[in-house]
Amino acid sequence: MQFVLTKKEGNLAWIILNKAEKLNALDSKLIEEIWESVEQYEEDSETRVLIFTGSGKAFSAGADITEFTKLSPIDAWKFAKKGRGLMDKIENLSKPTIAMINGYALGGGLELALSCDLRVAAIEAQLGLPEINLGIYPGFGGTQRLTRLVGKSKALEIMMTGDRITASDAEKMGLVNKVVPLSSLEEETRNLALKLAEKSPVILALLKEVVLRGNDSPILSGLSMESLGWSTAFSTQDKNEGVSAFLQKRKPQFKGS
Ligand SMILES: CC(C)(COP(=O)(O)OP(=O)(O)OC[C@H]1O[C@@H](n2cnc3c(N)ncnc32)[C@H](O)[C@@H]1OP(=O)(O)O)[C@@H](O)C(=O)NCCC(=O)NCCSC(=O)CCO
Repeated sequence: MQFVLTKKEGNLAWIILNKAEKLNALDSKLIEEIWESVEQYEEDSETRVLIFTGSGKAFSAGADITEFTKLSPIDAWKFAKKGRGLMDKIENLSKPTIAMINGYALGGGLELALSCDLRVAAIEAQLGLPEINLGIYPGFGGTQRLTRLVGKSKALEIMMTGDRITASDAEKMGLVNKVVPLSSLEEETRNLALKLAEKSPVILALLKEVVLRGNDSPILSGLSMESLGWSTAFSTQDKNEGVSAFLQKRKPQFKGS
């Protein structure tokens, strides 16, 4: 890996975009390396939570604009599919994902954060989808994911103006889950990840599936998926463990079976 650092901390995996001098701009190589890292941790049975972040002053300033000068429309379509494909892959991981937004999260950088389940941002971070200022619009899933997250009106405001928003404003509109000082960002993110790592991985995977697919469906279909998934939970050892632990007044130890 040239532009991605990875590290494991027990059952947490960190994927760190490491092209700080270019504000972790997502070029084809970086996208491929993130893809590889994600696959590695998806397969790793020890890993329970994935955390994405950036080195330096940016989470990521988006797709690498220098690559745009030589893209034909067909190349652009392929590039968008590659970037969007990565975001789809991250969103659909069975393991929980957290974006730790340490600085700028713009364009494809914000789209990467949007594909994660949860977002924790530093107060100093700035978020936005400034593609409109380049004469394009977001192409790595932002038009759809941001709209579903914050509603059509706010999403259109962000995409039409291209203005950057503060982490506090992002929190107010539900775009980030938590805002903390940069100095405690890593600790707060780790604590959140550790909390998720204690839950049953099999039930978290089921929950994600029901929420994601339900979000794409009419409510009656979503509610039906909820009931089916809920009853499936009763076939797991983790449900037995959770209920027994409650009744025995002890902490559950979930194994993921
Ligand atoms: C993020 C900004 C506002 C930071 O500004 P500043 O602090 O002044 O830092 P810079 O000098 O601009 O940046 C340092 C260095 O990084 C290069 N860089 C920054 N962003 C990109 C990028 N997206 N692609 C390629 N290179 C980038 C910048 O050119 C500098 O390199 P030097 O060699 O030192 O000149 C500011 O950088 C900014 O506005 N960036 C662009 C944000 C953006 O428009 N993102 C959307 C991209 S399109 C997209 O994501 C499509 C997918 O939907």
